[in-house]
Amino acid sequence: MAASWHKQASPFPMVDMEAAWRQVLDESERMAQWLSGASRECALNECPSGSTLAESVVAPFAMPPFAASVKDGYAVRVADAVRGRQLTVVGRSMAGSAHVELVQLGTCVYVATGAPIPDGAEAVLPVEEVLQMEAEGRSAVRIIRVDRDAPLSVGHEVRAAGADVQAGETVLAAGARIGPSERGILATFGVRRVRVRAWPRVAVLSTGNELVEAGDAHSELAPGQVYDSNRPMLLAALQQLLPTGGEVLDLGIASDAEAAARIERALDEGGDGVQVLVVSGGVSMGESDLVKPTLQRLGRMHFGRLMMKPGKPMSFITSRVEQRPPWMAFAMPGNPVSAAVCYQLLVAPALRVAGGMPRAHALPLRVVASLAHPVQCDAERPEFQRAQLALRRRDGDGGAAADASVWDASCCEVTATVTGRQASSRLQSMYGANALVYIPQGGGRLPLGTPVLALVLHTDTGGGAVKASAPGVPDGAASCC
Ligand SMILES: Nc1nc2c(c(=O)[nH]1)N[C@H]1C(S)=C(S)[C@@H](COP(=O)(O)OP(=O)(O)OC[C@H]3O[C@@H](n4cnc5c(N)ncnc54)[C@H](O)[C@@H]3O)O[C@H]1N2
Ligand code: MOO
Repeated sequence: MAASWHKQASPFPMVDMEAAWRQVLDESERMAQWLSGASRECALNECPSGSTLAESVVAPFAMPPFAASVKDGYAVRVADAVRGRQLTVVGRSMAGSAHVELVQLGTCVYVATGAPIPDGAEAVLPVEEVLQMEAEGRSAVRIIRVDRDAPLSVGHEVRAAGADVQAGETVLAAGARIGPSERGILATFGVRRVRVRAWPRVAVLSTGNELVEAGDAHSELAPGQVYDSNRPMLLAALQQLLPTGGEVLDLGIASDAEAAARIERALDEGGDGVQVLVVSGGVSMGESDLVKPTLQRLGRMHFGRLMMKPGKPMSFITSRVEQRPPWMAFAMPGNPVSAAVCYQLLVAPALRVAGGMPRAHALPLRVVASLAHPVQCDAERPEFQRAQLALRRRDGDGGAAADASVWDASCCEVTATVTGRQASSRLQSMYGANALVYIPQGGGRLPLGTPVLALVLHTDTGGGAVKASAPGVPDGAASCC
């Protein structure tokens, strides 16, 4: 047979970010649905930080539960609020008071901030608007004289019962992530137990013959070797993302030859495998890049390349529809920045949704910023450049000068400063970055001041833990500590 020349081309079309988000988040919602059967109830004080509510929480009573004073003052009838009128103080309503005297014309009751408004009273005169006898101690005041000209309206300085929240109102929606404010809201209503969602089991694997465990006292780099930086980075990010008590499995480093077996084993532990696999390296066009074909054989390939930089070979594969339990795999490029950017844009949002959060809250917030310097566009792909957003004062000639003391919105703007050289191998470009700025594809150069979309990097504050190796994966595969 005559030999023929052929050109190697990727069989995977490049999908854009919107399409990728759609596919990833659709699949994540499917996983969330599957996991919803595993939600569990926990006592509020033991409920893991960062977990998501499986059900909405409804206020069992109004807040405040009683009409309360907004100020320290005197509860009065509005007709008595006439300059010079003297009122007899018939009682005191302090925080925690249960019963207080009735307020009638010519009388008043001292009320502390937050204390119940006595029956008969219509409004509160703050202490600054009354006169009291010089000689009387604060708690012995018997008579006050009104020191105010403006008429008092009914409800003045009174927080009506239910003014903040009505009984039966939804105070936290299903999918809310329990952080400090949410915990406070639950405590406000005396909620004792909540139902929280199960998050998927996640595992991280690095692949590549050149990789050496970082931080190991015995690991010296031989020529051609590099330390594995993706796994420590991804494990740390996942620890922050997962609720307290959640575990991320560390599957260690697999050589190119071991990768296929390791992946297969992680996903299929007799139904006890991981539900989300985050694997990096070995996804481009090289002879030993076998991660994609392996995952494609095991499941359904949704996309095999992305129209973006960095992260072009990023691939998303899930279990086939009929497979149970379901899994999702993110096969990320080995270049460390590509892995970091793909994690932020796809893996973290997917996990948030799989963990029960609504998709609108799972994606990075987009804001408009103006470039603090010119930026060269990539001719072939839109690029997510790492950048630092800052509030700057616009100076006279249209440039920007750092100024932390700006409070006038009309004279300042948010600027984006790219974090140095944007090579996908240079992880320093993530250092100090608080956003990814979207630089559209094109041959040209965007001038200083060009408005760009900036995707603000989430600061997750969960408290997951790393567990070395997955069940059934040889111990030697995991990093040890
Ligand atoms: N002929 C083509 N070659 C490449 C293409 C292409 O379209 N055609 N795409 C390039 C792009 S874009 C990317 S991104 C990379 C991705 O390559 P792989 O995912 O196969 O990654 P590796 O080859 O395994 O590694 C790339 C690079 O990153 C280093 N690396 C890998 N893993 C780690 C790790 N865990 N920690 C630190 N560093 C890691 C590795 O040593 C390489 O230097 O492909 C291009 N090639
Ligand atoms: O897309 Mo690759 O991630 O350019 O480096």
